[in-house]
Amino acid sequence: MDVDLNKIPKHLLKEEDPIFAFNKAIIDATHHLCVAYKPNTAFYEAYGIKGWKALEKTIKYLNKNHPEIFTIADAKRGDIGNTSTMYATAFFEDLAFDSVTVAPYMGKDSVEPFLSFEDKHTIMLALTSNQGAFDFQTILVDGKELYKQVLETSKSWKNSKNLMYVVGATKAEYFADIRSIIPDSFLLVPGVGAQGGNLQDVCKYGMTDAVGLLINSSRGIIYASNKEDFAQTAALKAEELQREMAQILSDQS
Ligand SMILES: O=C(O)c1cc(=O)[nH]c(=O)n1[C@@H]1O[C@H](COP(=O)(O)O)[C@@H](O)[C@H]1O
Repeated sequence: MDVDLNKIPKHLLKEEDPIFAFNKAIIDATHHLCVAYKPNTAFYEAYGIKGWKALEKTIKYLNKNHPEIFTIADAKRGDIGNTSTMYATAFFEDLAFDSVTVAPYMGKDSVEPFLSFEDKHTIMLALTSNQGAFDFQTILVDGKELYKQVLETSKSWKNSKNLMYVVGATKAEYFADIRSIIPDSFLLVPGVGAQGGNLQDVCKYGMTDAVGLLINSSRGIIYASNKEDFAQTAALKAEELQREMAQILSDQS
């Protein structure tokens, strides 16, 4: 749910809260097709207090009407311990998200504060979908790629059972190696749709017996149309992706 006021249908701009109006319409049209929603906080923070209020309304709407749907605050946080505790409190307690994305760069004491929240999940960047992933994440440190060191080391952190990892759909050829380190962890997989990631390959190499993959598509679904019928068109796109996933599941069973 990456809401950009330059991309949403023009008629919504007349609403008192165009961001929430957009999100509500998308949720109402797609909730039966989605297992999770992921607002990226950048798209709310960019609009200041109004954006933050729209984010709050969106998560409250989801938690009230669809409590079974998993929610992800895509905020990519992480800082010294006491600051991380405040970030975790903001997203897990104040906004009541089920999970938040974090960056691993500052290490164990920057991530463990997130992990200490019960029944909440912390989704750590492992191998990201962008080109810049090759700048640091794949370089060799003591003979092993940095992203592999991140995966291995994080398994020893306190409450690591609450960890999930981000692996980009554009990096499908890495999934087999990743699964050899974290065979059972849930992976958030962005990059299908607008970034051109390959769903078939992601599933082939990344799926576990319990599936273990949360596939994300943002622009490919929410901006499929910017006309009056935008929500119905988003639902058609979500259904298309859902059908593709159902087909893969039935082919593999
Ligand atoms: O953490 C993320 O969700 C994320 C990690 C990553 O490696 N790549 C990536 O695209 N994302 C996010 O996933 C979403 C992808 O959006 P689309 O490319 O529009 O489907 C955006 O919110 C990105 O910020």
